Amino acid sequence: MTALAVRDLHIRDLVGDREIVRGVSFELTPGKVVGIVGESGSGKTLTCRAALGILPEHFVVSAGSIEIGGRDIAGLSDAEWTGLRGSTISAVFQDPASYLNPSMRVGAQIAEVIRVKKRASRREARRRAVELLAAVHLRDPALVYEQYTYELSGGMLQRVLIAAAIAADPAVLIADEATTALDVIVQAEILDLLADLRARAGLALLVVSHDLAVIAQLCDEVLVLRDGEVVERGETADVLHEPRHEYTRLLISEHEQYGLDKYLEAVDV
Ligand SMILES: Nc1ncnc2c1ncn2[C@@H]1O[C@H](COP(=O)(O)OP(=O)(O)OP(=O)(O)O)[C@@H](O)[C@H]1O
Repeated sequence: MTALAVRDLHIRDLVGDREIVRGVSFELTPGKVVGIVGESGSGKTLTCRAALGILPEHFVVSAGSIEIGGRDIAGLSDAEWTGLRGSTISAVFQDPASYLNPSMRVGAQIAEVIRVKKRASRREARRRAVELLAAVHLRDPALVYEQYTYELSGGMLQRVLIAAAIAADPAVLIADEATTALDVIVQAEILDLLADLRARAGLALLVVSHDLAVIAQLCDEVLVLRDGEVVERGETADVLHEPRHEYTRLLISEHEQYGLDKYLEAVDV
């Protein structure tokens, strides 16, 4: 069963009167991780937002199709989207603090997702939220449950956000630059956590990053996007070891100075 199928996706900016994404296709099955890499402005985030039904105003899917769990999303009502988002497809972005309410305990925010999406009682939602905080490897989850965003580090907040994103057991999780703002060690821990969720829960992941090292560590398959077009795609190890397109080679050479070599060794095994 395909969890997310994006076929020949085109996204148009109606105000700028230009096509920003042109012909992006990929498929996610349970437990599969697809990465999209490309420089700033290449259309990575718009592709994610189209799959979540949250394109910014005046951007539209102008051609192609998106299916979530076999269902075409064209023409879904707002109520149908509310039913899908969080429960079937979910996302984490950069800057977790901006997605959490600063005046509410973080645990209560996760419990709220469980109460609404899983129709759980308050007591059950709280129990499950603490379990999720433990599942995202936060030490002392019962304490974290009671804390506010200002009391937590960026890495902890990203874990809280991941817990909220997986609270209703989605089939697909989109991680759009989810580790970009974190320092290297915390970034590696979050990538491990995502790999763990994929292995344990069969979560399908779409990982968007401008960082080839992140892609190398996590993805089975990678799409290289430039100016809204896929210039190269394939198994991650193949693309990174034997890039065919000049643009991919350029991205790799830019990354080599940041220590991509160790990740290339990692994907080799
Ligand atoms: N809300 C918006 N309003 C106007 N233009 C936008 C908006 N969102 C995206 N764009 C434009 O669409 C293009 C693609 O943007 P997108 O955010 O998908 O790129 P990206 O590859 O995710 O880049 P980044 O790595 O910087 O996030 C860019 O040229 C951008 O200027």
